[in-house]
Amino acid sequence: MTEPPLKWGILGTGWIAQRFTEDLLLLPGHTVSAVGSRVPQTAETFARQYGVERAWGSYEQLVADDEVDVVYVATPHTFHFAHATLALEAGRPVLVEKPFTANATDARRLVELARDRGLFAMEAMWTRFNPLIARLRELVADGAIGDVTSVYADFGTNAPYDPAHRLWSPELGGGALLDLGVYPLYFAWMLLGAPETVQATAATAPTGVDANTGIVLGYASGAVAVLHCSLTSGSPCTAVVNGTKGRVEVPSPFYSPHTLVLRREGAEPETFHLDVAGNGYGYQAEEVARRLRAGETESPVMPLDETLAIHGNLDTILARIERQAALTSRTPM
Ligand SMILES: NC(=O)C1=CN([C@@H]2O[C@H](COP(=O)(O)OP(=O)(O)OC[C@H]3O[C@@H](n4cnc5c(N)ncnc54)[C@H](OP(=O)(O)O)[C@@H]3O)[C@@H](O)[C@H]2O)C=CC1
Ligand SMILES: O=C1CO[C@H](CO)[C@@H](O)[C@@H]1O
Repeated sequence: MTEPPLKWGILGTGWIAQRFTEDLLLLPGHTVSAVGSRVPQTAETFARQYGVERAWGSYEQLVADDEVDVVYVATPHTFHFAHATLALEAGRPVLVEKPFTANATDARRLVELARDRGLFAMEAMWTRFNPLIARLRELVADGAIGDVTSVYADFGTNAPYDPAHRLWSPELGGGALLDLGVYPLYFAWMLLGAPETVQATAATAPTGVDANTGIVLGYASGAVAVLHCSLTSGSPCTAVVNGTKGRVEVPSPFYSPHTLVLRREGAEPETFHLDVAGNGYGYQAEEVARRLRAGETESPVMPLDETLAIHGNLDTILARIERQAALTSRTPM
């Protein structure tokens, strides 16, 4: 018997809400049932553009809509906690944009709420659901490159400086780490787990947020991760997983890959390709549908305990950066 479509409610109407909605519209078994905005006119414009049935002029009305099976939270980082809480308290499962929350304390409170209510929650770390990333995990687990000794990963864009924009505004959770650095960091955690040691340094923007940030993580196995993120340079956005018997290269954009190159020692390179569907966000939506249909409250691919642990790691990195920023007046502007 065919399942009824999963009915999404989109909370917020900005850049990523539009890209994610475009991908949902391509997916069989999914429908965008409603959209909510702070401004009624904005919700109506969005609904007209994407053929969404119901447009709500407040987030409260969106989460109260019984035609919504799952709410996608697409507001700036510092609102994820409040808006996901709103949805969970109305009895709706949530897919919450990255970072899950702006700090580890809020992440823990949100996970506790979802678990108390028995509702599905997941951080929208979409990279994890790209089929080539699944292939990479299998290759590494099968020993294709031996033991992992290091991970390099980088995500940098040259973002125009605008102190009011969410990328640069401390009130909206701005900074390279929370916007872009989460991709290299989650990638390293996926392959190496929790680090034993954490080093980080950053140049800060005039608003005080981190603008160009380097992180070095050390592991009990002896492996290291060397990670970079930047709002001030369009860096390569590639990743490499090095092992004792070879390496896997993930060309740009490593956070939504279309190619993997496996270089085993003594063998010809093997290349794996993927025609990424749409904007690449549909794979995580399919995971949400799978878990909800199975009656599960979280995804084993992006588990809530890992989200919590990484948010603790993010807090540590931010503390290191803040301490270092207090000692220097360097800025990249
Ligand atoms: N997975 C990915 O590839 C990406 C993820 N993201 C994540 O998505 C989130 C949103 O980013 P993005 O779409 O670029 O942001 P935008 O600024 O484009 O959109 C954010 C939306 O949030 C709503 N909002 C609610 N309160 C505020 C506020 N005080 N200030 C501004 N907007 C507010 C607005 O919708 P309304 O006016 O309708 O209420 C607004 O359109 C971030 O957490 C980011 O990390 C962003 C880009 C890509
Ligand atoms: O998650 C993201 C992916 O890429 C964008 C830039 O290219 C970011 O700004 C964003 O938040």
